[in-house]
Amino acid sequence: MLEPLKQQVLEANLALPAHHLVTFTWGNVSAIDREQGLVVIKPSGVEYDGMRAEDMVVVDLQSGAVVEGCKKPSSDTATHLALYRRFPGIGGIVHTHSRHATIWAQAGRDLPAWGTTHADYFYGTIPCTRLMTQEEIAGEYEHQTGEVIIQTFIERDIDPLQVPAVLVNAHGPFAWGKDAADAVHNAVVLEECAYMGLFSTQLTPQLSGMQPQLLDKHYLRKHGKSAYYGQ
Ligand SMILES: O=C(CO)[C@@H](O)[C@H](O)COP(=O)(O)O
Repeated sequence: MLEPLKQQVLEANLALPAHHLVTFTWGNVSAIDREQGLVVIKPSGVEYDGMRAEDMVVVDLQSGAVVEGCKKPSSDTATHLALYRRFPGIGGIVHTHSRHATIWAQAGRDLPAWGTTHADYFYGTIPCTRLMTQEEIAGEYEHQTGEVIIQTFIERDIDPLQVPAVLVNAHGPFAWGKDAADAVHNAVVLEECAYMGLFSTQLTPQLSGMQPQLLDKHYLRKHGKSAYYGQ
């Protein structure tokens, strides 16, 4: 069941160390089969080196129950599931602690669009969530992490298909896309933008956002009016 999707998720997880987005096992990628309502995700705490497609874990989208696989699913599985349920247009999700995006997340800072590298992938500011409440942390923490992300996009009226990434305050980045590989691609670009933004703001501390016309030109020529993948 889902062997091709397991292979895609394996390859996307192996791309994390290849792109220097993770230390140890600090990252996880998943993908969804929406027809079957099943999510394939990386096993928890397993070294990427030597990871196999058969190690991937299959969980039910609604219940989170493991339906296939002998290993424990990623500790962030509930966050992935919350996002899949609320953002129906996404097909793959990645979470890492990539160094520079995590610096912005720990600082509680949004990552504005300062240049065309950003604009080619994200139609505006990448938001940082609010800090989680004590109750959210003490409760179903991973699920609540997903809910805080969703709340951020709703309250700030940001289209998650046009800004496929978020910085979770005091934690790290999540990114998504039409599939697992696309999600990792967006995570790599996010890390690059975070790295470059750190130095751009050192050179010009009062750096203002890029010209709206330039943002529009770069984003819309690549994605069109809507980022509804394939539509
Ligand atoms: O966010 C975290 C830890 O803060 C996670 O990314 C873990 O570091 C990876 O956990 P597994 O996917 O291996 O369970």
